[in-house]
Amino acid sequence: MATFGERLRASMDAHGALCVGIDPHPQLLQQWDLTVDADGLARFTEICVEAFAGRVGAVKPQSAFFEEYGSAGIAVLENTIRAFRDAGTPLILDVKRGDIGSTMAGYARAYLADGAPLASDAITASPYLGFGSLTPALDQARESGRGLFVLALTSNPEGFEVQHAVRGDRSVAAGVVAGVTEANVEASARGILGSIGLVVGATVGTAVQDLGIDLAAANAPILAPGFGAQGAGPEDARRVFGAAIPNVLASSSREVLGVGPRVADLRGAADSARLH
Ligand SMILES: O=c1ccn([C@@H]2O[C@H](COP(=O)(O)O)[C@@H](O)[C@H]2O)c(=O)[nH]1
Repeated sequence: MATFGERLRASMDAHGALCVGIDPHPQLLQQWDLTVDADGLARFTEICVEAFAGRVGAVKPQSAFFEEYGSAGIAVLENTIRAFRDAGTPLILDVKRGDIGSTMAGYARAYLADGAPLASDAITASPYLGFGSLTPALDQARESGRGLFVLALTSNPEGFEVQHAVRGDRSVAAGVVAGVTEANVEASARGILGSIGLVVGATVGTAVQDLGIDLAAANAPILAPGFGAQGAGPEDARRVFGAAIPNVLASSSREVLGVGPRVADLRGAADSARLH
C-alpha cells in the first residue's frame, strides 16, 4: 500500500497544492442560508464534498466546528470523512491532539487506525508535551500508512512566545523540525515524500531563516495555513518556505468558503487559491 506521503504527493501533482479547509463557522452557515445546527452542518459539508471531492490536493475539516454540535456534529464529521475517502481525496483532520504517551495512544487509535469511525489520512498534532509524547501516533501512522502534521511554527501571532524560545543551541521550533526530519529518514532514503508533516504558517515572515531551520531537509509535507483570511498571499510563499516550496500544501478555509454556496463559485475560488 502507498504511504500517506506518496498518496499526498500524487494528489498534489494531479490537483495542485491546495488544501481546502472545511471550517463551517456559524456565520458561514448563515451566509449560505443554512440553519445553525447539525442539519445545516450536514448540508454545508455535502456542498463541500460536491465542490471539492476529487478536485483539490487535500481537504482539512476543522474538528472544532463539528464538535460544537455534539454527537450529531461528530456523525456529520464521520460522513464527511467517508465521502472524501470514497473520492480518493486526502483528508487531514485538524484536531491538534497532544497528550502523555498512554493517552496519545488512544487518540492514535481514534484517528489513525484502520476501521476507526473517524480514521483520517492524517491529523494535526501538538508536540508541546514533548516531541517524544507523539511516539504512539507516529507508530500508528507508520503501521496504517497514515500521516501526522506536527505544529512547528503556527500562523497565529502568539505562537512565537513558545515556538521561538531557545533552549541550549536551538529553538523549540527547530527541535520539532529535527524530530520530524528523523521520523522521515526511511522515506528520505527511499526518495519518497515523508508521511510526517509540519505545520508552518505562511504568516511567519522570516522566522524559518531567523531560527536557522532547514525545512527542505525534513522531506516533510508542509501544511501552510495563513493564506487568505489571515493575510498571507502567494507572494509570501517563496520568502517563507524557500527551497521547500515543492512540499508546501497551502491551506485556506474562509477565503474559499466565503464565496459559497454555489458549487461553481467554490471551485473557482479553489482554482485561484492553488499555490502551484
Ligand atoms: O498554525 C495554524 C494551524 C492551524 N490553523 C487552522 O487552519 C484554519 C485556517 O482557517 P482560515 O479561515 O484559512 O484562516 C483554521 O481551521 C485554523 O484552526 C491555523 O490557522 N494556523
